[in-house]
Amino acid sequence: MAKRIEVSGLNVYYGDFKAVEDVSMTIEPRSVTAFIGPSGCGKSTYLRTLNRMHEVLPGARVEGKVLLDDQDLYGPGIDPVAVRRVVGMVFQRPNPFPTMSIFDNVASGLKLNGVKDRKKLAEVVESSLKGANLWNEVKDRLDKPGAGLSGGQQQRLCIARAIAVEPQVILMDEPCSALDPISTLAIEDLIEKLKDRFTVVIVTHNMQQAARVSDQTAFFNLAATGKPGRLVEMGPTKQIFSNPAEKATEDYITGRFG
Ligand SMILES: Nc1ncnc2c1ncn2[C@@H]1O[C@H](COP(=O)(O)OP(=O)(O)OP(=O)(O)O)[C@@H](O)[C@H]1O
Repeated sequence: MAKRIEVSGLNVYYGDFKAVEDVSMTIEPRSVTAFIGPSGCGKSTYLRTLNRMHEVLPGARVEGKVLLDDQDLYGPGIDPVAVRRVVGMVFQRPNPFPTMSIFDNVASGLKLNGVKDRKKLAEVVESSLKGANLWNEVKDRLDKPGAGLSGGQQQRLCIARAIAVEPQVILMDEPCSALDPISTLAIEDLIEKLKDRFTVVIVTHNMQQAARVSDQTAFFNLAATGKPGRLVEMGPTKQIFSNPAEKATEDYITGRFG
């Protein structure tokens, strides 16, 4: 069940430092939204606030609102762990649990949720690995360690782990930056498939990737060095890449800075 994310007036701080200022945007369900912009403009910081992952960093805090459909993710009594269950995340470097088998890596979230039935676990592991386009490559070695896979396979394993718990949103922070071009294309094909079921948000430095995989693109920038990052503009990817409203966006996507 993909969900819509509605962000209004979001500021993000690390201690006294305001890293991101006044972001408002709507992220549509069953679509891919790309965040682009120069290094340090706050894309990852902002992404992490969409599932409260920034809270693991001491001193990081937000002001503003993030709604998942009608639910305020920062409302009173909302458990951040429960938020991360419905808004999953895939990181830049593949991070499978190194000593766990491929099977257990995918089953870990379900086991944490109390699922013990071996048949049910096996079904979910198979469907998640199929959903992550990895099943055929690993079905004969599910009991082998996840760390024994190639980088691209490990990243697909992490995606399988993320989708096994049936989240509503998947956040991806530069998921291909540590991968070779072939693995990158495999992940891009997968992202295209994931949007049938999930709301997908991806941070990428790769303009071609944003153009290939996303429906909507949001361009972030710094107003000046030392100032917070802000959302410059957001719109359909085709329009942002062919006819952006702002000169800074055009300069960035044509490689004139960043
Ligand atoms: N844990 C942290 N503590 C303090 N400041 C941080 C922390 N993480 C990031 N920052 C600062 O917040 C700002 C935004 O960083 P962030 O990593 O979100 O940018 P980004 O656009 O994702 O950059 P990149 O494209 O290089 O990954 C930067 O000034 C950065 O130095």
